[in-house]
Amino acid sequence: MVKVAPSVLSANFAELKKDLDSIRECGADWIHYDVMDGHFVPNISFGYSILNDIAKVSDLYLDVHLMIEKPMQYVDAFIKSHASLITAHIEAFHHEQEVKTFIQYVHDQGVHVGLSVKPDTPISSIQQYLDDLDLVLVMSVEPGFGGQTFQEQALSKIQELCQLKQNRHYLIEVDGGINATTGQLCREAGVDVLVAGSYVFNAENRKEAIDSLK
Ligand SMILES: O=C(CO)[C@H](O)[C@H](O)COP(=O)(O)O
Ligand SMILES: [Co+2]
Repeated sequence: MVKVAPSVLSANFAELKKDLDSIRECGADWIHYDVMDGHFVPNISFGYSILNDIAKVSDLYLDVHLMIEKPMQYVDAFIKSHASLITAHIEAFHHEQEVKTFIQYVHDQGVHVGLSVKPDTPISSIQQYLDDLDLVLVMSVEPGFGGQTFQEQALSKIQELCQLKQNRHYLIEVDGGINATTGQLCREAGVDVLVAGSYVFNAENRKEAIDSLK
């Protein structure tokens, strides 16, 4: 069965604990934590200190999605703040060695590591790293905002990642515009983890929304 990772980008931060408890009771598997720096994407969200607070009150797996220009500069802070998985964008790195250092560093701290691709970035850009990844995050919207429309080219990337998987262990995650309809398309394509922000947090019945994704 797929895992569902509600994105707290769409939570009510004035009532964050209540929202975290609610999604856990409604069947969420992971918490997806979107970090935006106003440079890599044209939006600012939150940093590592709120992650640290979340880790104190939730035992769910903390899936950190870094949409920032300098992942290596902040990776330690997110590790210390109890990230379970740290995913950075391949577009944020300038050299192959930077990517390798990032992957090795995160693994050496005992934390899972992922790479993400924007809608227009091909899977070939990360192919050489697949052996070492715990997760590949396929963006199905331009990163930066919740509530956008799913872009269908994500489906062929999910299928491509399934074909490339062979003996590799990475999970395939998709993020952006996920609802019951697009979630089903992604499941049929072979996805392992569905991120859903607005669909889950804005639902009248969050349990029904999460169930409809599984
Ligand atoms: O990374 C993201 C945006 O950059 C979010 O995880 C994503 O947009 C989730 O929101 P929604 O499900 O509302 O599209
Ligand atoms: Co995200």
